[in-house]
Amino acid sequence: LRAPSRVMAFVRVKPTAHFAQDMIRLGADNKSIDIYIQKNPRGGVVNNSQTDWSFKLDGVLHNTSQEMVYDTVAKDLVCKALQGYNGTIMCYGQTGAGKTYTMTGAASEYRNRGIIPRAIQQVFKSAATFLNILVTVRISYLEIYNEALFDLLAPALGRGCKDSQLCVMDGPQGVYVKGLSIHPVSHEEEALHLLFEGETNRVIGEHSLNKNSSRSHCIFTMYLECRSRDYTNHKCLKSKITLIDLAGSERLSKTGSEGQVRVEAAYINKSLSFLEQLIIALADPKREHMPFRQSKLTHVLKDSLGKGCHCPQLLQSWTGQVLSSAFTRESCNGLERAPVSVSAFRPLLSKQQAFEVFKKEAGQEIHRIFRDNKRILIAKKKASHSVAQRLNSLKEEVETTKEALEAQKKKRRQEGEEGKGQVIIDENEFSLIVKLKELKEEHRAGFSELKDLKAEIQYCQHLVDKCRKRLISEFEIWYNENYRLPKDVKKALEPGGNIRPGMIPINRVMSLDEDEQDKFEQVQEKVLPDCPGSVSFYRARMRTDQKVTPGRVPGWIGMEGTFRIIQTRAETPPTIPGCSRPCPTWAEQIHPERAGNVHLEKAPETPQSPSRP
Ligand SMILES: Nc1ncnc2c1ncn2[C@@H]1O[C@H](COP(=O)(O)OP(=O)(O)OP(=O)(O)O)[C@@H](O)[C@H]1O
Repeated sequence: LRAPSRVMAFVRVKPTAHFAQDMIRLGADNKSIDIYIQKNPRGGVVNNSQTDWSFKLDGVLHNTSQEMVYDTVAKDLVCKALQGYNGTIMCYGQTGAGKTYTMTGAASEYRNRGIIPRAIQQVFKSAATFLNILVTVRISYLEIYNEALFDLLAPALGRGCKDSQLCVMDGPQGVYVKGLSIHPVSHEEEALHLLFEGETNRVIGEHSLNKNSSRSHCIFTMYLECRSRDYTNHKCLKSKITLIDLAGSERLSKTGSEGQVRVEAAYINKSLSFLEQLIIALADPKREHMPFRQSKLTHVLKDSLGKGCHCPQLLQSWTGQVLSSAFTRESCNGLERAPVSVSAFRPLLSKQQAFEVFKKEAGQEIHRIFRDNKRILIAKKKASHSVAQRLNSLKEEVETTKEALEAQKKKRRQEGEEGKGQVIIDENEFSLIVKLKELKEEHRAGFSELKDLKAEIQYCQHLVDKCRKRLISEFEIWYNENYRLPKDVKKALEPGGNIRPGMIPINRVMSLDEDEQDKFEQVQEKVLPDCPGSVSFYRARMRTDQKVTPGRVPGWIGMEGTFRIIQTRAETPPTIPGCSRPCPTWAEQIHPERAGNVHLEKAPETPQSPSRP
């Protein structure tokens, strides 16, 4: 498969109260930007500083919603990824320009979710509509901080430790990060939970331009595999979506930034400059050597930017004053896509076909009970229907008999039989009275029969519903065990494994506190009528928040922010064997003023091996 190889570049303008309209002009077609900067009067007599720039783009996103940004920049790319094309989106811009807002979005609001949660949603929504294609999704989340790699999804104790540092390797299949965990995910909520969990592990710091400034480059990757469910087609299309939130570029003043901030800024600027050089080199058809190895970022992105690859979309974000032209359309042309690998895969059944097999094999007994109950239910419903019909005609007959009897009585009264002290009724009237009595009795009996039948129907319906649910849930488990579960879970399900067959794997069971459950249900009630799609988002948020809720860990208290668990005065931070630093989650603090009664420990200086706060 080959895709159009052009890189697209968009600029998103962060909304500000005072847009610098005297310096920045947006083209009427929304595809160009002109910048005018007045010459510095102190520049001297010969002042060659450039004052005007013009940029051609694929789009300028000014006053644009998150949804519109996604539709413009990412929707088609994700669609293509599901057809086997790799896709990369990276967001570049000055500190505080809105890169994280664009890529991840507002933490607590579904409406303002960014490109990554929307891409996750699109992948799972589309996968659910594919009848004959099974899509498997795996996720990794990598952070590059001060030229060191960290796995944002690794267990807390392993993250940030010198021994667990990852490294970029060139393998036969391309570049990969040795030691980076890749997580299989089977539904949207699980993927969102990983994203949110990874977010809480990112390095952030306070910056004059952004209170929660990301001090690292973060690369969220979704690895997709699309397989035909058809027996005869054993192909597997592999692709990946790489979503990159680059650390914010900034101007380093000689006096302003200090210590750690200055070191971080130097690393960030250097790596962004190498990225710029690489992209310019890639666009030059005469260049033979591509400088991938100049930085960890460019090395890791070799497959996502380099020859044989994809169509990165660059989302440049700026605050209205600074604009870099590193990634213009022209400079990025000429990139190519990698051929998508096609590998053998065992035969698969469509879900419908699998259900037929299940009914004949593992689900035979429950299916038989379901069928029997359904047969009884249908028979009871038929009986009830005919009793109801009989009752209706009885009722009609009662009415006509009553009318006939009334007419007979009237006739008798008119003939003057009354008044003689004795009521004499003729044979006709007598037979009508007897008939009416019999009809009423029959009606009463029929009515009670109908009542009994209705109760039986209700009971049978309940049994049928229960059987149906059981049949479906057992089928889902059987199907997942046989067709979807990753190898390690399948192993755990085998006899002697730590999950009993028939049980729902524990990681799928959500256990919420009652309060949290209530809170969640309230949120659901509020948002569900408008957007049922938000359920996974809020559930995943709840799961992430629940994990880091203050007070959950005895002896430790939590705080808002990147590092939630911090050390109390009374205790010493745990250390990891072979690691000179305390576990990074026992945060060397970034927001000391928010820490309350906690003891904040400063990180030991380790200049040789970079480490993250
Ligand atoms: N389009 C927007 N609409 C509303 N708020 C925005 C928008 N873009 C950014 N913000 C807000 O501006 C602040 C800074 O944004 P963000 O953290 O995304 O910047 P950043 O470019 O990732 O910065 P850094 O490089 O320092 O991490 C946040 O409070 C964010 O909510």
